[in-house]
Amino acid sequence: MSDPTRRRPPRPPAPRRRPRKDPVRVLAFEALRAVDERDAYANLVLPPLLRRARDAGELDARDAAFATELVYGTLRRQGTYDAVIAACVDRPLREVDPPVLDVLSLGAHQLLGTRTPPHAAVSASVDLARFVLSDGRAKFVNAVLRRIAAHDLDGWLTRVAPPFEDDPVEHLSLVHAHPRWIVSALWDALGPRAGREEIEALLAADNERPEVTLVARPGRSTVEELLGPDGQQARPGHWSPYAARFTEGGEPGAVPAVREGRAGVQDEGSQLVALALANAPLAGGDARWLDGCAGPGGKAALLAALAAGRGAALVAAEKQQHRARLVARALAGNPGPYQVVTADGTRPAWRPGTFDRVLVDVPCTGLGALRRRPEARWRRRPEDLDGFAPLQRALLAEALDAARPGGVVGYATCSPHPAETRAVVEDVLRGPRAGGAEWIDARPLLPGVPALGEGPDVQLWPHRHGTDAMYLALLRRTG
Ligand SMILES: C[S@@+](CC[C@H](N)C(=O)[O-])C[C@H]1O[C@@H](n2cnc3c(N)ncnc32)[C@H](O)[C@@H]1O
Repeated sequence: MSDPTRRRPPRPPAPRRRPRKDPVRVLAFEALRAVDERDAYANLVLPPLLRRARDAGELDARDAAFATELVYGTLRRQGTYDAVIAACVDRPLREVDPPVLDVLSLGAHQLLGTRTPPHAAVSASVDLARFVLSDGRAKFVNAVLRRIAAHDLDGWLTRVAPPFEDDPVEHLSLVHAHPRWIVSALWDALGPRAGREEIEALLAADNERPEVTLVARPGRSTVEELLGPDGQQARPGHWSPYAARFTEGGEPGAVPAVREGRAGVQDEGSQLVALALANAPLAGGDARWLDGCAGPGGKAALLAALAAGRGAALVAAEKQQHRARLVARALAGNPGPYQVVTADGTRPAWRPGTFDRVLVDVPCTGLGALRRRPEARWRRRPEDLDGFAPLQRALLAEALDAARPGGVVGYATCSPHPAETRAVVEDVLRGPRAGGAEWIDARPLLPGVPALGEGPDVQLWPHRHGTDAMYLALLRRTG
């Protein structure tokens, strides 16, 4: 029998290597937690986190760009990464703790959606798990990510997505990371002639980060000013005569005209909507314009500047007070008369028949702006359409009421979903409050813009026009 007293004393455990804080990944993790736990919006959560980390000297510009890419890319492709992770864990994903799932998703994105070398992606994620979670969970993260690292994205897609021929919607849903119902809705909206190539082009465009587009508010700035000396700063827009695009990334806040409110950040689709309404032919007076859903004020600021150039005045109405304040800020310094009012467009504060031109850019699902809000596609539900439907109809009916006979009404959404575009207009036109309104062909009012559909309304698309998928119907009140 051995003498226990002669046994060598157990070696003390090796001191655990405490992972150093990796500020980029810790920040990305915090942003994902906020989106997950508090239903926060990535585009609102991220800037203050980046600012704080920059102020603390933890991030330079490249790190900030990588952190942004990690957050946006992980959120955008969440459905695909969930399917891959589910294939690598031995329990349903709902039984994996959400913070662990966030670390796994970030790791999956580095492995499958970035050029990070696999060993670096795994070890950085394991260190992150040890730093923000625990050693035990880090082991689990290590095991799962090693399984994921066995294939690249294409390899995983052939494993988790059915062939297109067997189930086209499920295939596209996994390959292009959109929920099934949104794939179906977008495909319907593209029309019966849209084949696989077109729907794939649209879904792929939704996964690209859009260029930052500026608007030179007429009479206050010019595109030339925004292009900068020798056109170094930006390029002219594709369609709007007031647009300039940052093609290489750029900081709008660094542009003096933007800082001074003479220019703003605005997608070209939104510019085209405001321009089409402003340029619709009109007989008689043209002095009073209304934006009935103005917050945060992008279209109102362009309309107000155009109105000023013609001696017209804009009333910008917004139901929510804090958004009305944003409208007031966007319009400040407008050279012509305008008024910002906090008002419910379904209980108008103006007399019927007051306005020559009326815009209602109604609340909607935002399915046309998925490029900008990476988490939105996973949060939206088909039932949301029913939630917006009565409000959209009421706002359009009131807009028709607000226009004088002969006046023009624009109904706009940043969604191409037929239930919130043409169906709303057709319902209202069939209803008792149509005021004898008739369609105006909007297509000639977007000169030079191709592939706008069969009219009279227009639908813009990210993959065709490089804009958000804005919808516009123009109506003239006749009675
Ligand atoms: C799609 S956004 C408008 C965007 C705006 N046209 C722009 O370009 O900046 C819709 C706006 O309508 C507002 N809204 C919602 N219900 C409303 C109502 N009953 N009356 C007036 N505004 C309303 C929302 O608060 C939101 O600011």
